Amino acid sequence: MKSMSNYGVLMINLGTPDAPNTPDVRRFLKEFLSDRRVVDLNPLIWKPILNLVILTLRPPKVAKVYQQVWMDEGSPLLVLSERLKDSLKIALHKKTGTAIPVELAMTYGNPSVEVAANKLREQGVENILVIPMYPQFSATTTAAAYDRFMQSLKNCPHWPSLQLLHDYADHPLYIKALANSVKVQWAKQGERRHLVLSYHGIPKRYVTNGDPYARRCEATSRLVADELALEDSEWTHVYQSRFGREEWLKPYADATLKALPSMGIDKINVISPAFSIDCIETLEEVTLELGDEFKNNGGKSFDYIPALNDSSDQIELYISLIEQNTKQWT
Ligand SMILES: C=CC1=C(C)c2cc3[nH]c(cc4nc(cc5[nH]c(cc1n2)c(C)c5CCC(=O)O)C(CCC(=O)O)=C4C)c(C)c3C=C
Ligand SMILES: [Fe+2]
Ligand SMILES: [Fe+2]
Repeated sequence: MKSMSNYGVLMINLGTPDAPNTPDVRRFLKEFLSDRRVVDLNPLIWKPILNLVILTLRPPKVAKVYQQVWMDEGSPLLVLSERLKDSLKIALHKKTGTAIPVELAMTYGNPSVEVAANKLREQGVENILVIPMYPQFSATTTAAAYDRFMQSLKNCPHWPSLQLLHDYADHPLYIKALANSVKVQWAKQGERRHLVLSYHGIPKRYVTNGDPYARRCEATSRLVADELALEDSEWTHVYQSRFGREEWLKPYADATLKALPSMGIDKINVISPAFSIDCIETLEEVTLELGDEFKNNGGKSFDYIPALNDSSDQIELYISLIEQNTKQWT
């Protein structure tokens, strides 16, 4: 059996504060919201708004929200991403008989892409597969992860050969995994319910200018609905997590959830397919905020279906993504 791998895998997720307090949240938001992939406004206009308004008002509020979801070991996004990385490494070793280096990094904050890429090179890796942990491509997330990775190689004299995973919005194992989680939830509840598929939004203008994100989200929803043999009246596609004043992708999750009970839909399940890993946006915004809005407007039952996290379905999916994208090196 071979024991050395000539390639390694770098998984990149968004990023999260180091601790749930105001200064750490401010540091994280400053780095994240200064990226022009995320907010593309003219810096002369955006910088004063960011520094004087947003980074003053938002961090104390958001720190409290992080405190509500924080785990003993740290931020859910980091802890659960690490669990996936660790389980994936073990499963890959078992399957291939080879110890394949796998590292996890965050586009913003820690662990940084630079440190993780250096770790891969220290393990003798000459070929790197970069997996942005976003099922649906968006320049705001996936391309931002690529940017960070390229930046990390700026002073590297010996470039690895690269494969950049684009997305996996319609990968059969991803669709099967999402459908399975819905079926598990239905079995647990003892009933099928109307399914709301809620995606993190982005400004509508980005999509008008060519970002394929909305199209990729729609592809996922349609395939999950087909896999579950849902009628069009049995599911709803929405976008959550609006930020700022301009128009974001519609339909908005909050307005839709408020309206569903008046249309006779008062029992729902919500799944958030754009999040490979549970985080503040799913654990607080979906589960608590959207859940409350639904119930305060006549909704009777609201249950969130967890992200795929480190489930065996997710591990199987990531193994398949790695196998399909490293063939040229094996
Ligand atoms: C300001 C614009 C934002 C865009 C565009 C955006 C796109 C986007 N984000 C994710 C995934 C995540 N976002 C998370 C948190 C988060 N997102 C924004 C803003 C934008 N996101 C903010 C300001 C925050 C921080 C929380 C807050 O202040 O409300 C997270 C979770 C991080 C965590 O620590 O848990 C994820 C993951 C996607 C997939 C996406 C577009 C496709
Ligand atoms: Fe976000
Ligand atoms: Fe949010």
